[in-house]
Amino acid sequence: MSTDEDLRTVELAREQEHVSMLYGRLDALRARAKTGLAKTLRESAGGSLSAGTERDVSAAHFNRQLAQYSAVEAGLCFGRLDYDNGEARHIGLIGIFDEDNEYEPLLMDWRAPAARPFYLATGANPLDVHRRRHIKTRMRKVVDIDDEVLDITADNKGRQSRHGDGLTGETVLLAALNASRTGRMKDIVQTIQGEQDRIIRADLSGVLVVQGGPGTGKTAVALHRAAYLLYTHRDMLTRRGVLIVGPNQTFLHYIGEVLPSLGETSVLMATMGELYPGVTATGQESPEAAAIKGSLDFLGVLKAAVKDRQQPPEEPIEILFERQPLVLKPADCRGIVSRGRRSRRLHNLARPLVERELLERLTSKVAGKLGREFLDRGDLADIRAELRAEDEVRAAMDQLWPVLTPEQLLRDLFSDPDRLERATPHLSEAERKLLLREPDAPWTPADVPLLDEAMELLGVDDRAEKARERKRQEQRRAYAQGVLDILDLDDDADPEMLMAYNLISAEQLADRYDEVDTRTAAERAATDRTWTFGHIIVDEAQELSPMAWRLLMRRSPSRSMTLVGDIAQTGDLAGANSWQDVLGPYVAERWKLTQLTVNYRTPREIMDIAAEVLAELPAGLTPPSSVRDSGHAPWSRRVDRGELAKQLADTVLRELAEIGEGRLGVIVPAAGLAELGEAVLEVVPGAALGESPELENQVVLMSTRQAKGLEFDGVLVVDPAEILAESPRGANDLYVALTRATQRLGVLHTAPLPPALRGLTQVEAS
Ligand SMILES: Nc1ncnc2c1ncn2[C@@H]1O[C@H](COP(=O)(O)OP(=O)(O)OP(=O)(O)O)[C@@H](O)[C@H]1O
Repeated sequence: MSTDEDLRTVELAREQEHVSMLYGRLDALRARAKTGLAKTLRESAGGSLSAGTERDVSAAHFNRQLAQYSAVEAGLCFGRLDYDNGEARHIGLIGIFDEDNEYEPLLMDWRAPAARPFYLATGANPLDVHRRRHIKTRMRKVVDIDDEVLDITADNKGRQSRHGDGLTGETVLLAALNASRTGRMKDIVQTIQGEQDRIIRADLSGVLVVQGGPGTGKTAVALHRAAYLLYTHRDMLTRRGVLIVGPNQTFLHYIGEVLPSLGETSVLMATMGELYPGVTATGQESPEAAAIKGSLDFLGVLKAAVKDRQQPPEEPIEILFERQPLVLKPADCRGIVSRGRRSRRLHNLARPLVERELLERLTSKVAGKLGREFLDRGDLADIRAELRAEDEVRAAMDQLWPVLTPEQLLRDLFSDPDRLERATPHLSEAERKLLLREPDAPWTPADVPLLDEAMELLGVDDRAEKARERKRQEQRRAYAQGVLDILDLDDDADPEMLMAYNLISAEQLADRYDEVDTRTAAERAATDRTWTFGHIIVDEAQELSPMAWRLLMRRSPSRSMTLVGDIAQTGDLAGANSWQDVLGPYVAERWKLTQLTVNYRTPREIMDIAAEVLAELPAGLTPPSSVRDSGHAPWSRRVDRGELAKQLADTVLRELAEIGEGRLGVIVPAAGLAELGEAVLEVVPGAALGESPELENQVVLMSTRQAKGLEFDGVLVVDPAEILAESPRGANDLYVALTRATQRLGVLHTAPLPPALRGLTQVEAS
């Protein structure tokens, strides 16, 4: 054996020793949390006064600890830094300390400031580190180590990073990038690069935009930033939670496993369609309809729709009261309604004023009939109360100023052509037609920001609920006072002795009876529309409509946000053309732009083709530079229209043979999903297709919209000219489709290729 290999064996054994010790500690921590949990549950069975509360809080704490310990089982320790001063530190997913030795760190959390050199140190700027070691483990066993010597004067036998100032941990990085895709996103803690690290650790406050081309690690960076922020601002963010908004369920599923594996649980992941509690937006509509709803003009539409519900009727309203007719003339109705409008209160909050005005007018009419001079204030109050209880008076009230929920407002608006026309004078007849639907149609994702906005316009009159809550609280306090009184009955007691009421007030005691909410911030936020988050991260942020941004900004009054996206990939018609357009209305110029420039996914050969499509887009963006070559030239093949399904099925089989264990994505024009899906299913019965395809499947067939954010070892794009023609943002969609592959790209086409794809190697039909 050569000396080099001897050395390596010794080092591997040494690392194994340290890693085994760390897993031993992890087991001990886990055992301690388990015992703690068992003890809590046992003790609470004894039942002290506040047992219920304390038990819930501490059981939740132990449960969270246990979840975290199991989340870090794989890859607990992944690196080591050797400093110039001779010290060394291991880096891993959590921090572990030696409790018997003044809490000496045995494993440093990757998010700790001291761990930064692991991601940032380079040959040019070694940050007092002379060696960085990547440690690869599998099932607690050290299987490989990879060293980079940063300060070559310290150890000139070592190997310097080839890129010098460039890629960190190059061998490990390239091995990670070349590995087959599993359909789940991996965490990249081990191989975070300098430009990514600076974003992950940027300040919490303010709006940070991360603009980056395809495959530059935006999603990966966004997730690691969530983990980093939760670690460094633990108290605030565990209380307020972090919201991560992603484009669709498939995508959230794809990234879902990364966060727990980074050891965090205070995160709510949601699509825009899930941000209005109580509504599941499963409906679909045309991209054009969604674009109309997403435009800022719709704010005016909603205001008009509310105003439309505050219309005085042109006919008089007749009310029978004690067998006498009372007539509200149109002028009366106008006066009543104008009372509400003049108040400038939210619709539902103005209703009590409208009701008062209505009752005043009716009371005065009754008084006129009975003879005013015979009635005192008490009589008038009685008449008012009687009128109020009258069904016909309530019906008049509902006609003049109905209580409205956002759901009702929108349902009525979209199902009634007349209402819709009155609220949308700026739309054409054809556009209105796109919005019309049945009253029981399911909600669509574009409805969600509108429901939220409508709630802002309507408000909730919660005075009755609040009064009930006050009453419940008073009853609890009275009960608690009773308990204290009984405890303190002993009048002869020594005045020096502490009595129960010296220690606790009725109020405190009552509070202890209150239920303590042990849900995490994420769980509570999911059910509370008015929840404001400590930080919001939006992935694929370019897709959000202006109305969606209004919703998100309401959830973040502190404007602490990280927005990652790529203006060149905007597919939604109401999506962004520029970041300043999106953010200007909320923070003017006070937002920060950072860019990611290295493409870790798409090999150079494929990126060269995609760059031609990018050049045709108006955004004027530079393509990211690929970190590696794949050695496979992207190809195209023209086939007859009638042959397409069969040719696609054959090509899928051929490509599968090429990529072996890997996964194949087939991206087709939305119009061809059904037909081509059937053809692929015939040859690969387990292939996934549909709205949210199962990504673990080896073959996934989808439209560009569904492909957003995803990646596959091989990708087949079908009929690019049709993808281009399918949407005004067709070129952006094609750019997305072309950049999903980590290894191989092929294009099947029935019409001539768009000129931007001339660089593909043409192959003959087989
Ligand atoms: N530092 C890194 N180390 C290892 N893998 C990385 C690194 N950065 C990114 N990757 C990998 O590169 C791929 C692309 O990353 P990601 O999906 O986050 O890119 P993206 O910018 O969101 O792309 P898109 O805009 O196309 O959705 C992923 O497989 C990711 O794990």
